[in-house]
Amino acid sequence: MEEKVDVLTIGAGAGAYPGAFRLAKAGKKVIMVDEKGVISGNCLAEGCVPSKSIRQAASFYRYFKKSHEFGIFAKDLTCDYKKITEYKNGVQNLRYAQHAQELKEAETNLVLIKGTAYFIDEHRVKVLTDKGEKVFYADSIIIASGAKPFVLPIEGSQYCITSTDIYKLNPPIDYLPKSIIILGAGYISLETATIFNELGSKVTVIQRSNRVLTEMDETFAKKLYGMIDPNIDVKLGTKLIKIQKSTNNYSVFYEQNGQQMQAKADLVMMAFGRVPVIPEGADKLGLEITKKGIVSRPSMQTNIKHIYSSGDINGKSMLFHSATRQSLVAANNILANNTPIDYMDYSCVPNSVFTFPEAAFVGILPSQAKAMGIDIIETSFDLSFDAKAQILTEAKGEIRQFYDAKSLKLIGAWIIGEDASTLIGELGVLIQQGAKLKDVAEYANQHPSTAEGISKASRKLL
Ligand SMILES: Cc1cc2nc3c(=O)[nH]c(=O)nc-3n(C[C@H](O)[C@H](O)[C@H](O)COP(=O)(O)OP(=O)(O)OC[C@H]3O[C@@H](n4cnc5c(N)ncnc54)[C@H](O)[C@@H]3O)c2cc1C
Ligand SMILES: NC(=O)c1ccc[n+]([C@@H]2O[C@H](COP(=O)([O-])OP(=O)(O)OC[C@H]3O[C@@H](n4cnc5c(N)ncnc54)[C@H](O)[C@@H]3O)[C@@H](O)[C@H]2O)c1
Repeated sequence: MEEKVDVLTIGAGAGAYPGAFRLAKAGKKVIMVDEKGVISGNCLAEGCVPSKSIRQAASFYRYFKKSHEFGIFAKDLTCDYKKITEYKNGVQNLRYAQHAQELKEAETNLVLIKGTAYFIDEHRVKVLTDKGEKVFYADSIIIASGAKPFVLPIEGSQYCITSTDIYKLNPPIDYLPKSIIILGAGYISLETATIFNELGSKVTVIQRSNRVLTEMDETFAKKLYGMIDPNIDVKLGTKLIKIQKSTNNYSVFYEQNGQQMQAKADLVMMAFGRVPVIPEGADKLGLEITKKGIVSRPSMQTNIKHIYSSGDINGKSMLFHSATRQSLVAANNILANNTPIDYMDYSCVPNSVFTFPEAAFVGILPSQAKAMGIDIIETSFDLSFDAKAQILTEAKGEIRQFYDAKSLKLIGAWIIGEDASTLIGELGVLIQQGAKLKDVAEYANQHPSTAEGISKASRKLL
């Protein structure tokens, strides 16, 4: 027997659950199906929260190592990585408990089912659980099945770990490797590289391109790269050949400048990006599907108007907060009977790279402005002149802003250095609200805080 619901979500991560809560609050009968049986998806299971918990431990360690600069003398400072993973597990468990409570308190018309969803047709989804299977007929469907690590089919790839092995709950990697080789130089690679480097591992990064963070503005990426600890051995412009296991360690064979090279380490991690998880049966519906995922329009609708594709599954902006907003756009349009009234604006979604130092950007950066034929005026403030950054002994980096030369509207910004991931929010809101140079310059940012640099940078142009 099939059950009729208003909305069914495939997945219960950020691409689904915020929207599902809104729909339920508005009176819709909603079913979320997730194999994990919990809400918040990959972010809490093996992504943002656990990785940033371990980063926080590394950040404290980094401060304690230089505590003498503040007149604090710490003795016998050691890092117990197993304890760090226990603290990380604790944060994950706390958040799982809070999410379970949230779900319990939600309207009775919101139900989470632990199971796997398969498409039967445009409206029917079969859900396989450990108790059997059930078919749902849904008026609208949100596909938010996320992404998983891409494993390059190369000799020895089975010896590589992925970020999941480090960040999942009770991870198999609960010890600090003496040495680690990380393949790729994107977000996950550089964040993990700087964390392990701070904690004391010898880190090598092997990258195909001649630069890191290939998807990002080149000048931004180069500046950040220039500020990363040179103890991290980054090998650029390489061709990966194979990975081999020996008795005590692993070897990575690669080519660089026409020469065959070999690097050895206790662990090898592959961080070559993430690929979409397409629910079975979706390919039979006539949905537009590319290598990046299930294509969605700014309304989050696919080419079938009652089926939405939200979050990592559409490959547009693989970030938690972006997925959250996308799920809310989908919910708003479902509430309007699948007639678009709300649209996703990717242009002011902030991106942060939680390396040491951290870096963040939002909006249109110079490389993009050039491609779009937009003339820009730029200004910056150097954090070596910032009171708070000096207090923190982290006075390196910059806040840089880009204005449209004609309208003087703020169109983009980046921050490299302390508090970048927090400060970028203010700049994102300013861009979203259409702020002009004068608006940015006239705001009295809190002193002493790194936010002061935002108005100071803009005042340089007046
Ligand atoms: C190591 C790491 C660190 C990250 N750090 C950050 C960060 O600091 N900040 C940030 O913004 N983003 C970060 N991200 C990215 C962020 O985690 C994702 O963008 C976000 O979680 C995507 O949410 P989603 O709902 O689209 O997908 P997911 O969270 O992947 O959710 C999809 C869910 O669908 C379920 N599912 C899949 N197929 C089916 C099916 N057929 N039936 C039932 N259930 C199914 C899965 O079990 C999963 O729970 C990080 C990612 C990683 C890997
Ligand atoms: N701070 C954050 O918000 C955060 C942190 C971690 C992950 N994420 C999200 O997760 C996604 C996945 O992260 P990621 O670091 O795995 O991917 P990524 O796309 O950031 O980086 C992939 C890296 O692998 C390299 N690469 C890809 N294919 C290759 C191949 N065949 N051979 C050699 N090199 C290859 C690329 O040049 C790049 O350096 C990110 O795109 C991001 O959206 C976000």
